[in-house]
Amino acid sequence: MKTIDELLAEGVAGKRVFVRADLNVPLDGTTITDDGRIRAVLPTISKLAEAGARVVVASHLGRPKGAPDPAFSLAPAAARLGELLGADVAFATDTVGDSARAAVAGLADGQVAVIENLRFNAGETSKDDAERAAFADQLAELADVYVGDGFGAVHRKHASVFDLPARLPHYAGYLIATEVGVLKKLTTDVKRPYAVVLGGAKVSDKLGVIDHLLERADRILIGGGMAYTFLKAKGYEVGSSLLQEDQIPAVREYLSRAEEKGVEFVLPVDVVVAPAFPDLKTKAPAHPTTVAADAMPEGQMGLDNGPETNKLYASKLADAATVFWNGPMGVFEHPDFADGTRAVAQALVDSPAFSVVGGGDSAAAVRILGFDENAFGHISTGGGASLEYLEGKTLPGLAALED
Ligand SMILES: Nc1ncnc2c1ncn2[C@@H]1O[C@H](COP(=O)(O)OP(=O)(O)O)[C@@H](O)[C@H]1O
Ligand SMILES: O=C(OP(=O)(O)O)[C@H](O)COP(=O)(O)O
Repeated sequence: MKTIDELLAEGVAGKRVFVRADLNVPLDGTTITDDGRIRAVLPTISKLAEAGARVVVASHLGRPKGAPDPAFSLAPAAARLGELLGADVAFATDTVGDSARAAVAGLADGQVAVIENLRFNAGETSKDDAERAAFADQLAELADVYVGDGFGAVHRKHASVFDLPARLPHYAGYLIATEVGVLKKLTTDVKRPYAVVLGGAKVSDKLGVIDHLLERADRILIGGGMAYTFLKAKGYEVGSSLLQEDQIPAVREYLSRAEEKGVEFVLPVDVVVAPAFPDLKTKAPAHPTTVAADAMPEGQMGLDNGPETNKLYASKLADAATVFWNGPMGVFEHPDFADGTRAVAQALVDSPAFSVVGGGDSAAAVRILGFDENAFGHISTGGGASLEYLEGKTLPGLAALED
């Protein structure tokens, strides 16, 4: 894999450099609630700009349906990037249309432009190779060189991640190099006990990693939206909680394999429920109650780990030597459901374990809840990406950067 330092040594002045970043930041309307992913790619962008490149930054944000949707515009991220760089950043209101072409044509050496959300074009995420290739061909016209630095999206076989680098000289940015360097340690000389904490909302994406973790981890702690498929698999009522019904047989199999292998599986013993998903905009009181995990009332939604679970999880992390955590333990964006996530973050701060926190929302949660980033071993910008890296899978966005 060639790195950005090799590109800089070859010289980039006057070249149009396409930087595939992951600027998928959490938003409250148009306000960015955590800009960690933008700060994480700054070294790459600023080095290129200082060296006189014409930098074209591209990313996805959220999961729009292959067409423009103002709720998922990258405009706030482009504005924040400009503030952090202390420079004007041009913003194109499309991805490969007139606005993007004009923005790139208008760049002087050392200037930066951001193009609109790549997922506004159906070709970006298409499963059809030809459709992705057609979009990648159009993106390739915007640049002379490709730098991959969107670590959070390297597990996606998407046009800008996988197809575009095949069309341009390609290099890995600083963020990808750092992320891979740290995660590699967890695939080789992991110190035991090794505990993995899994939560969040992307349940169908992430349940499969447990198959691999059963071979690798000593303890697996489940929380957040992931917990309810496990509780349901144990025969409990889960009300209207997030549920991956089709995965229940797989989950039952994980639980029995864990027992055979002596891997400790830890599930919530109590949960915080409410009648409905909370309003994250107004943060209006959500009327939470705490119930035993085997006594959830029908019609209520599980939105956080309960206090007994928080104590239990803290005890399971206290003597771990290595911890990997992806996925908040609850809907931490609302104050009524932030305690579970806070408790796991505090347990990692208190534990001597080498801790890696991965995922856009998990990393944001840690910062938003006021923890010092330096109290953790590593905060990764990718949740799904780091899980798939740890699984040993070939990640399309890394494979595409190989020579
Ligand atoms: N019990 C729950 N029900 C619904 N959503 C949840 C629950 N617990 C956590 N979440 C949500 O999970 C989201 C983050 O999930 P995910 O994207 O998988 O994590 P990450 O970005 O760290 O990889 C957060 O927005 C949080 O509100
Ligand atoms: O937020 C992301 O992943 P993560 O929630 O697993 O950290 C990445 O930006 C990838 O987004 P995607 O899961 O919509 O492809």
